[in-house]
Amino acid sequence: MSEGKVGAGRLIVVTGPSGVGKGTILQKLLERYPDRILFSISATTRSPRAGEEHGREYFFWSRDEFEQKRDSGEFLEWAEYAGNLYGTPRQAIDQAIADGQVVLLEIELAGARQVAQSFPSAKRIFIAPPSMEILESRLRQRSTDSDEQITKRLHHAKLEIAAANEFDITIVNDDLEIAIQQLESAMFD
Ligand SMILES: Nc1nc2c(ncn2[C@@H]2O[C@H](COP(=O)(O)OP(=O)(O)O)[C@@H](O)[C@H]2O)c(=O)[nH]1
Ligand SMILES: Nc1ncnc2c1ncn2[C@@H]1O[C@H](COP(=O)(O)OP(=O)(O)O)[C@@H](O)[C@H]1O
Repeated sequence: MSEGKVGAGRLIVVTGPSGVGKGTILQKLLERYPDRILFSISATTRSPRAGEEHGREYFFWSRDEFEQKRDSGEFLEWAEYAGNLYGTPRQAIDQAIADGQVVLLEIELAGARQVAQSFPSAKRIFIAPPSMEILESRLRQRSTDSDEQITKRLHHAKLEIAAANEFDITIVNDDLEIAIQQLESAMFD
């Protein structure tokens, strides 16, 4: 993707610890603005959770398939997180920005740093939890991850929260409605 194509639309990067509520907030914004926002569907090597579908939440690819596509340059960014690979397919993004859409990437810290380098005009937003205790209780209540996975995610969370000052804006997801409104203003300002 080249910086020169920016103009009509914009690229927004949303980062924050696992369990902070990124998916919940973004889902609500997508329902409100189905025609203005393109949510980039990432690829991952992790297994689908109950209710997740290939091509909707993620493209669930094998490690071989992922590495092959990564090596042929098909990702805008990619990273390893808690034992699995995650990446943003380039396809669809350039065109959507040229068409004037807001393109949303929901990605972890290493990927957000890559986008800051390759696409400096992207707006980068960090979603923070009210506290580590609340983050852990959200992760446990969600009931999608094993204790081992939760431990890895809380470890990443500390590193990510320590890097929050690298982002343009931090939004604390305490009251859900307020967080949605704050992200909405940040996206369209
Ligand atoms: N770098 C990168 N990170 C991603 C991508 N897609 C998702 N992630 C991040 O990977 C982490 C784990 O995602 P996931 O397994 O779905 O867990 P969840 O965030 O707890 O629901 C989260 O921080 C996501 O934001 C991607 O395409 N690239
Ligand atoms: N503001 C909030 N207050 C209380 N619970 C929340 C809030 N936002 C999200 N949650 C809950 O926290 C859990 C994790 O949210 P999720 O959107 O899956 O996080 P992420 O996508 O960042 O991993 C979910 O069970 C969700 O319903």
